[in-house]
Amino acid sequence: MDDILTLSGVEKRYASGHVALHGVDLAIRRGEIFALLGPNGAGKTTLISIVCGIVTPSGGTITVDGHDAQRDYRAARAKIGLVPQELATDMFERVWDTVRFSRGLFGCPPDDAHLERVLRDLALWDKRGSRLAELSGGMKRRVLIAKALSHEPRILFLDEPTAGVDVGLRRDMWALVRRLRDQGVTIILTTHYIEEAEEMADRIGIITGGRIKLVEEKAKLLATLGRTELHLDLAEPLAAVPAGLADATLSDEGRRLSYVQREGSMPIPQVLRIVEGAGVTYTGIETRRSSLEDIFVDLIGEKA
Ligand SMILES: Nc1ncnc2c1ncn2[C@@H]1O[C@H](COP(=O)(O)OP(=O)(O)OP(=O)(O)O)[C@@H](O)[C@H]1O
Repeated sequence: MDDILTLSGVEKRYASGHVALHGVDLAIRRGEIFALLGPNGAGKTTLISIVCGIVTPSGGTITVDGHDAQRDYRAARAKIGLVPQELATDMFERVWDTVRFSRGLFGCPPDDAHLERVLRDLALWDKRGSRLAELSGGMKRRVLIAKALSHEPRILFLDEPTAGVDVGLRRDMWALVRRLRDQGVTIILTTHYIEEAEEMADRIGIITGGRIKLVEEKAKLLATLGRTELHLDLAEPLAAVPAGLADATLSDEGRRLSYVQREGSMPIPQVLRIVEGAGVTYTGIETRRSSLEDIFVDLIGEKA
């Protein structure tokens, strides 16, 4: 698959002397949903701001769909739509005017048919004449997306798209993001909600302390770094783990037998066969598969 965005050795040292990015290399594939996860202060916003030309990098190169983001800034920027966390426009403006204005900012010729499609797709067409101040929080967020899509970008950055929105609206946003991906837009989102990355992303990047720690297919990440815990409530307490199960542990005065299965270790059905073969009976069985959140905490040592 070809890459639509590449960062190579991207550094950022702020005037304060703080180094927010240490030589970041990252390649985003055309058409994917990529989630960038990291704790507070990891450098996510700095990275997005550099790609969007809002912050100047101290070093490195960025290529956006074949255009060098510094030498060929306008062409590179035109490929990108940025959905910020908050609406910074005039609250007395009307939806249609603000979206039309955004398109003009990129030097695109007017195309009211495109803007109508965008507003209809975001269920904002009926609100096109409303002032921003009159809209609900969820509608205001959709206006931000409409503005970002007004100039037909190929890459859409969503910075914390569902921070502070309720569960129903979050699901609507996820459905919308998937529709955009189906239309061929590459999506890069930053999020604190691991659940959001787990639900939506094709690939996951983890950034911490200004360094990319890991980039992996979500499914592979869950398969290779994930684990399954098995807990058995035993009918009779055991003094020692059954032979052949050295990795298992006993707790609750020998009444609970636990085993953690990781990639390459003995599969759970085999563990159960050994337990049963040793004549051990159990009255309860519980398994738990680790989530992306568990993996993140294991890697970073803290929550996103
Ligand atoms: N203008 C600035 N001047 C100096 N330091 C800055 C500036 N902007 C950000 N930083 C610092 O750079 C680091 C990365 O910040 P950044 O906002 O990119 O992190 P983030 O991953 O987006 O965090 P959050 O999840 O909290 O939004 C932080 O330590 C921050 O304090």
